[in-house]
Amino acid sequence: MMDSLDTFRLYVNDGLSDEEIAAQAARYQPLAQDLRDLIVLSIQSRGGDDDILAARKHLSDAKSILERDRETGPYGTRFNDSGTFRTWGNAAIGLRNPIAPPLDLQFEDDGRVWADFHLHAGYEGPAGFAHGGVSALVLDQLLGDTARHAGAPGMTGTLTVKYRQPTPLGDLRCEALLDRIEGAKAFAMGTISGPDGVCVEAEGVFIAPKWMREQREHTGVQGVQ
Ligand SMILES: CCCCCCCC(=O)SCCNC(=O)CCNC(=O)[C@H](O)C(C)(C)COP(=O)(O)OP(=O)(O)OC[C@H]1O[C@@H](n2cnc3c(N)ncnc32)[C@H](O)[C@@H]1OP(=O)(O)O
Repeated sequence: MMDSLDTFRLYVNDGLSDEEIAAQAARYQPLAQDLRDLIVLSIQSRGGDDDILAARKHLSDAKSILERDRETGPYGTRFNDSGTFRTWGNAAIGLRNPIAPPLDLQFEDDGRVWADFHLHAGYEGPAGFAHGGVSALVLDQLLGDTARHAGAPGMTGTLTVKYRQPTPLGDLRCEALLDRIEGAKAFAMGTISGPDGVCVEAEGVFIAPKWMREQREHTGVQGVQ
C-alpha cells in the first residue's frame, strides 16, 4: 500500500519546457487514440481466425517497440516551473491513457466545470447504455475539478450518485459546480446529460487530507491534480 510519502514522490517537477511538453503531447496523444480505436475494434471486429492472428502479430510487434524504452509504475502528476501540470495517466482525463474517454475539461469564470465527451462501445454496462461506474468516474473527476479550480484540491471523501434514467452511449455532457468550501472540505454537485436530458446526478465531498495540507505549507505544491 502506498503511503503519503509515496504519493508525494509522484508529484514531480521534471523541468520540461512548455515546448517539450507540447512535443510530447503531439507524440503520445495519437498513440492513445489508436489504442482507443483498438478497444472498440476488439469488441466490434468480425475478423476470422486468420485476421485476428495477423492483427495480434502486429500488436505484438508494436508492444516490442514500445517496450524498448519505457518507465514503470503510474505516471503521477508532473509539472514544470511555469506551472503546466500533466496528469497524463489519469483514468478520466489522461492524455496518454486510452481508457480515458477522454474528458476535455472547460473551466468557466463562475467556477463551473464542464465537458462534452463521447462514450464508445467499450463503456457499455446495460445493453446499449453506459456502465454506471463509468458515469461515476466522469462525475468524480468533474466535481473534484471544481474544487481544484477554486484552489481547494482534495481527494474524494464521499460521492453520492443518483441514476435518473439510463445513460445512452454516444455524445454526452457533464457539468459540475462547487457549492461551498468548509475548512479542508469542498462540496460539489453535477450532472451528466444526454439527448433526453439529465441521466445522472451526483454530490461529492472533496477533502484535502492532512499530508496534503502539510505538503502545501512546505512546498507550495497543491497536490491532487
Ligand atoms: C482534483 C482533481 C480531480 C480529482 C478527481 C478524482 C478524485 C479521486 O478519485 S480521489 C480517489 C478516491 N478517494 C480516496 O481514495 C480517498 C481515500 N480517503 C482518504 O484519503 C482520507 O480518508 C480522506 C482524504 C477522505 C480524509 O482525509 P483525513 O486527513 O483523514 O481527514 P480527517 O482529518 O479525518 O477529516 C477532515 C474532515 O473531513 C471529514 N471526512 C473525513 N472522511 C470523510 C469522508 N469519507 N466523507 C466525508 N467527509 C469526510 C471529517 O469528518 C472532517 O470533517 P470536519 O473538519 O468537519 O471535522
